[in-house]
Amino acid sequence: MTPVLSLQGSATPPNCLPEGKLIVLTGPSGVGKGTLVRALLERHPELYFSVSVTTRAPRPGEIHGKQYYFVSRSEFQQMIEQNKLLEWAEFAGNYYGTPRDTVLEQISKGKCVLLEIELEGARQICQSYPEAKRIFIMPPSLAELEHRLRGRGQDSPDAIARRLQRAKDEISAADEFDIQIVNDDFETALDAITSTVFSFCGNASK
Ligand SMILES: Nc1nc2c(ncn2[C@@H]2O[C@H](COP(=O)(O)OP(=O)(O)O)[C@@H](O)[C@H]2O)c(=O)[nH]1
Ligand SMILES: Nc1ncnc2c1ncn2[C@@H]1O[C@H](COP(=O)(O)OP(=O)(O)O)[C@@H](O)[C@H]1O
Repeated sequence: MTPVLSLQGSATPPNCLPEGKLIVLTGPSGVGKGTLVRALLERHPELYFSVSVTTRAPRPGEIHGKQYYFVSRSEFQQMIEQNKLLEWAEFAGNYYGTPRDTVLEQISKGKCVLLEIELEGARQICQSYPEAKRIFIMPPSLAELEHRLRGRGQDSPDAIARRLQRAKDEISAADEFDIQIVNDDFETALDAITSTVFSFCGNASK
């Protein structure tokens, strides 16, 4: 298939976030980011979770506008050309990006905004918004990561293999992040994320 996207997400010059706060949560696929974020939002609905755009096909039960905005590759390319994405990257054969306007609007309203994105996108955010807080979620081991990916039962063997291959590079970049949290015991990891978010956001999370 001919790739429709030839450019990686472009880094914009550093901007400032005058009102709210931006938090980036990254970690290998299957580590438990989605589960942790859902639990965090249940406890703290005042946080704003940015719903990403993707060219990946919806998994059973995923709803357009809830887990992701599901778009075609040409729609995604158009969004890049129209500068509608704050960052974007390719991951395991699909494209993922953060809608620019909604995120900036929420920040300007003073909200604490949470992005759950992969490594390349997190790096772009770091360049554009150096004051964002970046959290890396670590698995207890690669074997446990594989166990969780298989146990989730959502991806084909090929998609799982791509995710595990990528996981090694992502884990080796963990020290680029402000804080690393191991998701071994779920409640312990959730408490660590919650206190990191709230000590960083302060009033922006109220
Ligand atoms: N750069 C970037 N990555 C994203 C975005 N949304 C999701 N991702 C990441 O894309 C990767 C794949 O996501 P997904 O297909 O939902 O698989 P899963 O993480 O295994 O459930 C994960 O690492 C997500 O954190 C985004 O807007 N931008
Ligand atoms: N602390 C944990 N211990 C054991 N299993 C976990 C833990 N956290 C999440 N999981 C499970 O791991 C699988 C992958 O979690 P998910 O949130 O989909 O990961 P990600 O969003 O990082 O790809 C899910 O089946 C989830 O229930």
